[in-house]
Amino acid sequence: MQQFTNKIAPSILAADFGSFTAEVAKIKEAGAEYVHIDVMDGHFVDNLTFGSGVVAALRPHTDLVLDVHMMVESPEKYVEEFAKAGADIMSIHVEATAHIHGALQKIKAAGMKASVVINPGTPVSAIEPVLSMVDMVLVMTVNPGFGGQAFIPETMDKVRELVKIRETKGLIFEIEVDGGIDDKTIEQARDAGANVFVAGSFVFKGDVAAKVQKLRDKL
Ligand SMILES: O=C(CO)[C@H](O)[C@H](O)COP(=O)(O)O
Ligand SMILES: [Fe+2]
Repeated sequence: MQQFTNKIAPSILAADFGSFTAEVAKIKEAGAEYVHIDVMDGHFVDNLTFGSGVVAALRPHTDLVLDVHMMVESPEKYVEEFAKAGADIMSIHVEATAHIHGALQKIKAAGMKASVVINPGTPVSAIEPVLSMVDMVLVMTVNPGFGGQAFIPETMDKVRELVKIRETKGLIFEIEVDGGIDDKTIEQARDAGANVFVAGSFVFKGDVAAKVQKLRDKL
């Protein structure tokens, strides 16, 4: 069985929007591997956050992996600009494009790692045709749009299903979970087979280093 390294990905959606560089320095100091950046367009989800400008502003200040979660319609339109801004991973929702295969191809061609995302209501079968071309699958553990929501435990069945498919077909992709991850739910996600853990509210409410350590202790 393949081993995938566990990674913690604090989401700056829950950080101080006025001090992103300082917040990312805290994430680094805390020993996290990824910075999770939630891009929302007010159409795919009912919330607006930020665009590639934030990625470009952060890039010179950190060597952490910039893990961009696109909650936007037709994400293929923005691939080049995020690559240019310095994004390392681009995650796109299968629900947000009519051209998931082409969009993932575009992400890889632009030099980023390609990741496909499924909402809580979307089955694994919707992404099966593209599993052989992705570096990561992001299983949403809340409905996208807002931080601070409760983890949906039923999504763990999909993580287990993905692990099975990965083993059966000999594929190589990481499995990320996003939404409602804390020091309790992370254990469920770990047991199901996820290895990249996004956490916003849990990490940024209180001492960032102590919170990242609390998550790490459970892995
Ligand atoms: O993609 C997201 C929301 O759509 C966020 O990454 C996620 O909600 C993280 O926040 P929290 O840990 O507070 O749930
Ligand atoms: Fe996210």
